[in-house]
Amino acid sequence: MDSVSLSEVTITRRTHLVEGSRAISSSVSNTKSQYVYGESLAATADSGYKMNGVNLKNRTLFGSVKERLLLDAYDDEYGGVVVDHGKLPSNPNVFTSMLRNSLSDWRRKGKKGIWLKLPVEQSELVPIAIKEGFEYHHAEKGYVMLTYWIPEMEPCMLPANASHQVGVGGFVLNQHKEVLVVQEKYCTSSNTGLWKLPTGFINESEEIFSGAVREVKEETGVDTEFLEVIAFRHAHNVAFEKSDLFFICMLKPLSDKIIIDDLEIKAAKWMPLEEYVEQPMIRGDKMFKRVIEICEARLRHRYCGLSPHRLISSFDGRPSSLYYNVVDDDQDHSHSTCSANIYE
Ligand SMILES: NC(=O)C1=CN([C@@H]2O[C@H](COP(=O)(O)OP(=O)(O)OC[C@H]3O[C@@H](n4cnc5c(N)ncnc54)[C@H](O)[C@@H]3O)[C@@H](O)[C@H]2O)C=CC1
Repeated sequence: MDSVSLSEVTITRRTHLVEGSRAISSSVSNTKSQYVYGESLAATADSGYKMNGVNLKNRTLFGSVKERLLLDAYDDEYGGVVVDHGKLPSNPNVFTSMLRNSLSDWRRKGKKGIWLKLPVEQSELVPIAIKEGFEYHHAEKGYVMLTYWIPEMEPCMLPANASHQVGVGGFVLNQHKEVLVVQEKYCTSSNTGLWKLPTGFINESEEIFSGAVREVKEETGVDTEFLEVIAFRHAHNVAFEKSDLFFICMLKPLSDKIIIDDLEIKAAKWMPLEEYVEQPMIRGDKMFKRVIEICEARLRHRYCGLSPHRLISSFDGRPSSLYYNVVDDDQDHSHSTCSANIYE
């Protein structure tokens, strides 16, 4: 048997007193039984605590137990295991031993995908896990996520890292039929001098509609109200080999004073729509030209964009935004999003 049973844990707790701030009993009550026991004992051994007056560090008294210690972890709903990154041992040698024991334990139990998140403070554990066969899954500022697919005869079913970035662009037209445009500080030589719509990326956990309003405000200082997603573009291999979803949003201006963000933006202004469209880079570009045609069609009520509607689906219980346009089956156009005169 690779793991230590709960009864062994109980006996251990009764018969051994732990000196120091971390005691086995504090973890044993956890339902994660054997994993928790392994971690707790490893932490004890790792930090040189004494049991019954015997220093555990590098001692063979507990050597045989130590070899059987397992990483603290819990099962996921796909037959896999998520290692508890808050309870990793600090000693790389202990980690190596626990990782190996855990891998054989998971293999024996028929576990599939293993998720191992290693915080930046414990980055010395990364090469150890890689050596044991783990692969990079994704990284953030504070951690790297590694994975291991155990079944040799089954294809790896672990989902890949996020594949897309999400951008937004704001089409902001005022009552004088002037569009809010910017010149970027950093752009390709072919785009130098181009007056373009304000664009940017939405943040994590940010809505498309609020991201568009924020980006316009940040770049130009103009307050806006979100109206509709007019169109979106899907492109691939845009940055870091990721795909790009670019949502073009129609926004209503609530102020007109321009204050540029001079970190990103060289200049911004209200430009007559006809002048904007006449720019060679807009007229000659299939996407920019079509976007403006769609926006103009929207202004003439020949087209309808998508508006966000907040809802919670019982599928996952999460609040979310469903973008759609209102369809009026009773021919009463007064309730249709599409017929709304957005600049009145
Ligand atoms: N900029 C444009 O003319 C167009 C943009 N889009 C879309 O707009 C969305 C946002 O794209 P953009 O506004 O072009 O974003 P971007 O590539 O200009 O990045 C936004 C900002 O991030 C910073 N940044 C980006 N890479 C950097 C680096 N390597 N070093 C330092 N700072 C860096 C810069 O401050 C930059 O202004 C995307 O979805 C894109 O597809 C679509 C068509 C045209």
